Amino acid sequence: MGISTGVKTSDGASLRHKLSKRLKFSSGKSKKSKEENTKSLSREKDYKSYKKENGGQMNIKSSKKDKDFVKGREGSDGEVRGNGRPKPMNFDRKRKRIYAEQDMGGGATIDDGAEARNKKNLFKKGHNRVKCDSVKEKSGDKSRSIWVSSKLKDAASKTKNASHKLKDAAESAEVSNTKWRGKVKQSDRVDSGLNGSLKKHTKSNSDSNKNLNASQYKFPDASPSKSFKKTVQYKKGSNDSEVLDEQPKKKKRVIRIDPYDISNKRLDDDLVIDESAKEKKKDLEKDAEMSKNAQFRAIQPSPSILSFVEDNLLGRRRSIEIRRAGYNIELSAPLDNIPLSTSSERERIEENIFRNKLAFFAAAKVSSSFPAPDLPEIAFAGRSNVGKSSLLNALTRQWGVVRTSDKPGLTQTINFFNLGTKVCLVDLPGYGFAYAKEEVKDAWEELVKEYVSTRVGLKRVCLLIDTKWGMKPRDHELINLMERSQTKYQIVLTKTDTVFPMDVARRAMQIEESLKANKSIVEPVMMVSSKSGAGIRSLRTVLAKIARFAKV
Ligand SMILES: Nc1nc2c(ncn2[C@@H]2O[C@H](COP(=O)(O)OP(=O)(O)OP(=O)(O)O)[C@@H](O)[C@H]2O)c(=O)[nH]1
Ligand SMILES: [Mg+2]
Repeated sequence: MGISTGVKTSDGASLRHKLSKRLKFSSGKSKKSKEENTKSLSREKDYKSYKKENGGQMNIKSSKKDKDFVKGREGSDGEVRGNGRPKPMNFDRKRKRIYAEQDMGGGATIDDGAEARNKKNLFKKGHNRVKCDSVKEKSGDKSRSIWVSSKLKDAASKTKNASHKLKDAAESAEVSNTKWRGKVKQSDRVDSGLNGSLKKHTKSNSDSNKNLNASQYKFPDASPSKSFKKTVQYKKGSNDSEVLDEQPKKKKRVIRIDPYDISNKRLDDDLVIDESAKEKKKDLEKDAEMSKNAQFRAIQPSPSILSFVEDNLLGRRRSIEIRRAGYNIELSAPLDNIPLSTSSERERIEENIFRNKLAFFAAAKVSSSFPAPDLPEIAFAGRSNVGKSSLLNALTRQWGVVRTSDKPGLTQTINFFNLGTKVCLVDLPGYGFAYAKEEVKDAWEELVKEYVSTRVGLKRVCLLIDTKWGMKPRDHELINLMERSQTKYQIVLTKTDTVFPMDVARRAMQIEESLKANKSIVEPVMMVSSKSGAGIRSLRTVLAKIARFAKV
C-alpha cells in the first residue's frame, strides 16, 4: 500500500513522498485507487473466465449474484472491495454496515489479518464515500434512506423534546416532514464537510466520526439543525400564537355605573350630599316660584285691560280662532291688518306715517357719533332678545330692514332709522344677558343710559318687557334713570303670543300697579306681538300721534 510504504522511508525521502502523495491525493486519484482499478479489472477477467468454465450455464442464484457483482462494480467504487472474488451484494452491504456501526460507535474493529485490515481501511474510507453516495444516489432507496433518517430522527427528537410545545399529531407530522427535508439536505452538507476534512486530516475514523458529531453542533453551515431550528422556531412561534389564540379569552367585566343609581352609595358620599343639596335647592326655588306664580295668578286685571286683550286677540290663540275672527293666517303678522285682508302691503297700514319707507341712516357706538337731532325720535329699549328690532319691522311692515336674531346681543350699536321726514325710529342695543364680554355689555348699557337721559329730540322711549318674564332689575334701573332725566317712556309688553291671554292681562296689570307712582311713565301699558301682529295697530296709533305733534 502506498500509504504504509511512504511512512516507512527516511525523513527527507518521506517528506518528498508525502508531498507527492498529497499532491496525488488532492488531484483526485490515489495510487490505491489505481491498484483497485487494476484489481477490479483482474476480477472482471476472473469472472469472465469463470463464466467460460461454467459454459455460460449458471443457475438463477449465481446469475443474480453475478448481476449484483456487476452492478456493484459498475456502481460506486466502495461497493465491492477485498479479495477480488465476486461477492453477494447483500452480504457485502451487511458487513459494511457492521463495520460502519462499529466505527461510528468508536468500538473495537475486526482484525482478520492484513486483508481484513485492508478491507477495514477501505471500508472506513469507503464508508464515508458510501454514506455520501448513498444519500446522493440512493435517495430513492427506502432502506438506505431509513439508515440516514434514524440519525436524523434522533437529532430531530432531541430538538423536538427541546421545543416542548408541539401539540397535536398533525402538527408534529408536519414539523417532522419539514425536519426530514431539512435533514436530508443537511446530511449532504455534513457529508461533504466530512469529505473535506478527510482530505485535510489523516486521523482515524473514530476521530472523523467525532468531528462529524462535533461539526453538527460547532459549525453553523454544517449544523444540521440551523435551518431546522429556524423551522422549529417558526413553528414554535406559530404554535405559541395558536396556543394563545386557543386559550379562552378572559372576558372583561364591564361595570356600568348608573349615575342616578345611589343605592350602593354611602350616605356620607359626596354624590348623595350633592344630590340632596341640589334637591333642597330645587325645592326652595320651586317654593319661591310657586309663591311668585301664586302671586301672579292672584292678580285681577282691570276691565279695560281685559277688554283690550280680547279686542286685539292678544295672547296665545289657536289658528282656528284667528280664522274665525276673519284674519288670513297665511300672511305674516295677520292680526296687524284689517279683517279679511289679503294684502300685506304697507299701503294698507291705517296710519299714514308708518306707510313711509324705513331707512337706516346712522349707527353710534359712542355718544359723540350720535347724529344731529333733526327729527323727533322714538327709541326702543329693553333687555337683549326682547324683540326690539322685530317690533320696528312689524310696525313698518318692512321685514328685514332691521336685522333680528334669536341670539341675544345682535344689535350692538344705536341704530337710527328715518321713517319718512317726520319721525326717526331708534333701535337701541339690549342690556342684561347677551353673548358678549361683560365690559362690552357695560359699555352698551352706559351708552343707552346716556342716550335716554341726554338725547335732545327724544320724544318717547318704548321700554319693551317680555310678557312671559316680566320686569327685571335692569329694567328698573333704566326706569329710575328715565325718571330722573324726565324722559317719557311707555311700557310695551312683547311676545304676547307666547302666554295665555289672561296672563298677558295680568302682566299688564302687574306693571301698571308697580309703576303707578312714576311720573315720567306714559299710560297705558302697550301689549304687542310682532309675530302675530296683535296690538301693533294700537301701538302705531299711539306713536303716530307723537310724530304728528312732536317738534324738535
Ligand atoms: N314668538 C315671538 N317671538 C318674537 C317676537 N318678537 C321677536 N321675537 C323673536 O325674538 C327673537 C329676538 O328678536 P329681536 O328683534 O332680535 O330682539 P332684540 O331685542 O332686537 O335683540 P337684541 O338686538 O339682541 O337686543 C327673534 O328670534 C324673534 O323672532 C314676538 O312677538 N313673538
Ligand atoms: Mg335688536
